[in-house]
Amino acid sequence: MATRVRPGSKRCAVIGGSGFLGRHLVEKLLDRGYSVSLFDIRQSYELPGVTFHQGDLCDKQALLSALKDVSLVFHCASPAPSSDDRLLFERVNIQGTQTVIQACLDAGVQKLVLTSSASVVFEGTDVKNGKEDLPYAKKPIDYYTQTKIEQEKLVLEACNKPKGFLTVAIRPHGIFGPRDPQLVPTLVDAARRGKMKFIIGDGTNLVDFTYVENVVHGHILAAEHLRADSPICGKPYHITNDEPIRFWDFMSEVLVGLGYAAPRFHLPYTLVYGLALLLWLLTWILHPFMSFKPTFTPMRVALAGTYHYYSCERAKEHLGYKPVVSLKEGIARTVASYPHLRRGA
Ligand SMILES: NC(=O)c1ccc[n+]([C@@H]2O[C@H](COP(=O)([O-])OP(=O)(O)OC[C@H]3O[C@@H](n4cnc5c(N)ncnc54)[C@H](O)[C@@H]3O)[C@@H](O)[C@H]2O)c1
Ligand SMILES: CC(C)=CCC[C@@H](C)[C@H]1CC[C@H]2C3=C(CC[C@]12C)[C@@]1(C)CC[C@H](O)[C@@H](C(=O)O)[C@@H]1CC3
Repeated sequence: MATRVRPGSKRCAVIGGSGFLGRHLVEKLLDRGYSVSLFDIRQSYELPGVTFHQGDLCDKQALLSALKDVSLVFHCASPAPSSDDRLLFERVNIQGTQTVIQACLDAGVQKLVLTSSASVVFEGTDVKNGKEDLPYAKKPIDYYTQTKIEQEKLVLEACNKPKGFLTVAIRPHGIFGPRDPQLVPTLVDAARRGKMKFIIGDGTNLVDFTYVENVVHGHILAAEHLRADSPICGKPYHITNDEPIRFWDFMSEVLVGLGYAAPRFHLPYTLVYGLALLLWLLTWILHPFMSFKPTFTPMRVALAGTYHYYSCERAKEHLGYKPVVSLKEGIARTVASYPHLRRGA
């Protein structure tokens, strides 16, 4: 039988707290007076006020020791989106999330905040100012997105006011910032290999890129507004910088900031998408004989050549959300944080 933790207790758990977003979240929670139980399959740092628990979130017993005396849980663990391992995504994002929910119920946790993704509604075609009432993608662009959809449904459906278990999902989009292992490093790697000379499409497509501190701010606001009488229970919330930018302008600002040339030559979107699809098919056919990871996957081409920006009006209205760091400032801080990725470094 679960012992309920005192509501308002400032002890929380961050599942996936060793990752990019997780660590920024942990640091802000500590600043705000929380003590943190960090659960992850790997340890990437140590901090006073953080108790580290190493384990796989599919293991309920391991989770239970991390959730002891915890009233609030943030779940921001996931396999890397660039992986194409369907079984891993299903095991961690679907079965693992069911285990997280069951462990929360067993441990008497009262609030669960999931890091979902705005991509749960993205099918590879334009989304302009998308609101939370858009239907989930019927044809998700990859296994990552497919399992993020199932994960979000599980968490939101688990919201149960009579049982005193409240849930909410945050849907960020294109998170960037210091220590991001994905966006800036992939971009620089492509530039160093001479692959960032081209703009896919006419280059006017607007996209959301969200500075990591704004995403953290959205998570903490959601946790602190999650009460039985609040409209946010069981709902998803887009969290963005609220400053959509042309995809290629964002890429150019980061590249030029790090000393690389901005992409200049235009290529037709359908041609590049077709080539990426062909390459993907070839790597799939040849994968038993050779391993090769193309930079331009169909998913990346779709993200680079379409509109995908989202409204965060609902978060403003229900959570009092407002970005705390502008896009310009976020890009400047990010560029300054990667001296080792500068041209010639
Ligand atoms: N980075 C983005 O642009 C972005 C955008 C929208 C949503 N998200 C979501 O934000 C969350 C955090 O993403 P991130 O960019 O910080 O990724 P990340 O890879 O840096 O962090 C994920 C963490 O989860 C941990 N993890 C993975 N499998 C685990 C398991 N079985 N058990 C325990 N821990 C496990 C990893 O070790 C890692 O520390 C993810 O849920 C992701 O889907 C990310
Ligand atoms: C054209 C090219 C090679 C650009 C390099 C940058 C990309 C690696 C980068 C641009 C947009 C990014 C993005 C994601 C991964 C990295 C990019 C493709 C996500 C798919 C990561 C997972 C998140 O949940 C998605 C989200 O909804 O925010 C990201 C969408 C943007």
